[in-house]
Amino acid sequence: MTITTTRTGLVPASVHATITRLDPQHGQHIGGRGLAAGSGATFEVLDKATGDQLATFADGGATEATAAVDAAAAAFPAWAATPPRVRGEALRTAFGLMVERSEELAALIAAENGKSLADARAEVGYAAEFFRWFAEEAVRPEGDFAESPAGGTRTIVTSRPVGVAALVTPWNFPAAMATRKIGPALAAGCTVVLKPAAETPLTALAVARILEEAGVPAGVVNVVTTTDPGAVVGTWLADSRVRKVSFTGSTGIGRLLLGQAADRVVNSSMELGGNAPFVVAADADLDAAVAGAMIAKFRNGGQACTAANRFYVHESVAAEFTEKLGAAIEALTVGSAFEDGTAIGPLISAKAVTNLSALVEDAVARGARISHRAHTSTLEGHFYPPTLLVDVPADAQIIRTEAFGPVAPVVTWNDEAELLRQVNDTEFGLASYIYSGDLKWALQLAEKVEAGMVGVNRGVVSDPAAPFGGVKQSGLGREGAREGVRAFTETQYFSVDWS
Ligand SMILES: O=CCCC(=O)O
Repeated sequence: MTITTTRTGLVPASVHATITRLDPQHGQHIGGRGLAAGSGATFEVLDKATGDQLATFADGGATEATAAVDAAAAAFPAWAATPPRVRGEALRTAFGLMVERSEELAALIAAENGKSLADARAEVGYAAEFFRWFAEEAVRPEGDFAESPAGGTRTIVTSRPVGVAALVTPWNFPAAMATRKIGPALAAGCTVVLKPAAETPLTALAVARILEEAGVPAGVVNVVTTTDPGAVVGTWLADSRVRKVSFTGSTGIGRLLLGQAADRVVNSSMELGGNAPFVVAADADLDAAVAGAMIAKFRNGGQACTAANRFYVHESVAAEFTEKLGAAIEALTVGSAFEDGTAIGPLISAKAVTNLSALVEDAVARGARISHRAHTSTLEGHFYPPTLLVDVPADAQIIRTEAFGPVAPVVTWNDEAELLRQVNDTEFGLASYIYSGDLKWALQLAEKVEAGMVGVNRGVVSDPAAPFGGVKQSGLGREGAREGVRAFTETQYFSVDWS
């Protein structure tokens, strides 16, 4: 697999104009201002398709992390006291601005992440919807008032913002993972410090700017860009003013952060890795299943925690399903985000290509076969061809590991109890997918699947109005829906003498 980067000039000038406006030389967005790192250190953000330099960023450390908490803590009392309607309207305005600037934002995401423009546009729409959803949730605070069973007292239950929240977001959805956390935090009345991934800090800065334009006061949203996440997040977790951590990323890093959070018993939400099974029953509508598989597997080039990672296809329909899925895979155009017709961009890094290649080689060594592949032979960069693997044994690494790339391994099944055993034979439990013509059968299976989210005859589970999250080692807590706001509040009750 070639990983050299030689093509230049694919990123349009308008993207560079946007980047210049964002002032990445300063990078940090603290207390409503762009700031250079005190140490003067910087880092480069590259176009993932060409390797060209996109921007130079201030490389933050403990000093910038503390400055961000200073700003967030100072802004907290006023923001928490701001009427919910006003907080909601700021988020609603930010939603409008994101929609208005969706082309500009999509181009920024495509340049720094590498995903196709179609995926980037879809992400902007998805990301903006979190602001709209939480604008509407901001005005629905939860509470209760009740007589105590013994009489003579009243219990008043209220919820209040947890305080300064530390948000840590990944490179794969640089806009949506930021808005999925910022939206509910601001709706609840929290102020935030955000560390975007070093690979994709530009989008986070663009979102922070939009919130500022939408009327969110300085200090409510603070962004620290860094190549040293340990220094920044470690500082936050050790700071008594930080009361919440919300992380999206790998299970390994999640475990580390939970360990650090344990020292001060910090309220933690973790959205971690997945290993989603995609089950096709004998009676499934195969065209619909193939369409769903293409979304579940190839959205974002397979670099999604919800991505279908292993396909369990009933042996009676396996040949037809793989033929149709293979044809759809071969029809995918792979290339730079900014080239016409691109459906799949490069992977995030050379290491990602090496890891995925090793998983495919392991499967082939154990007897799997590459039955179909999209064309990438003329491309240079971190590209991996969308691939269909058949005859994959259940013990292949690619079945047991989150592959995070455009490879679809197919295992066949004929016994439901054994299917369920294999589906649940993983430490992960984030998304899963079931295609069947019998809804009752699908739902009964779904109830036994150890996953936080099950797509039934759907290849996508992501929805701002639904509680996103996993079981087992895929995480703790839920994002989106009403649960999204609850994650940033704590319950308080008043026991009142009523005699
Ligand atoms: O990769 C993690 C998030 C994916 C999604 O929200 O659909």
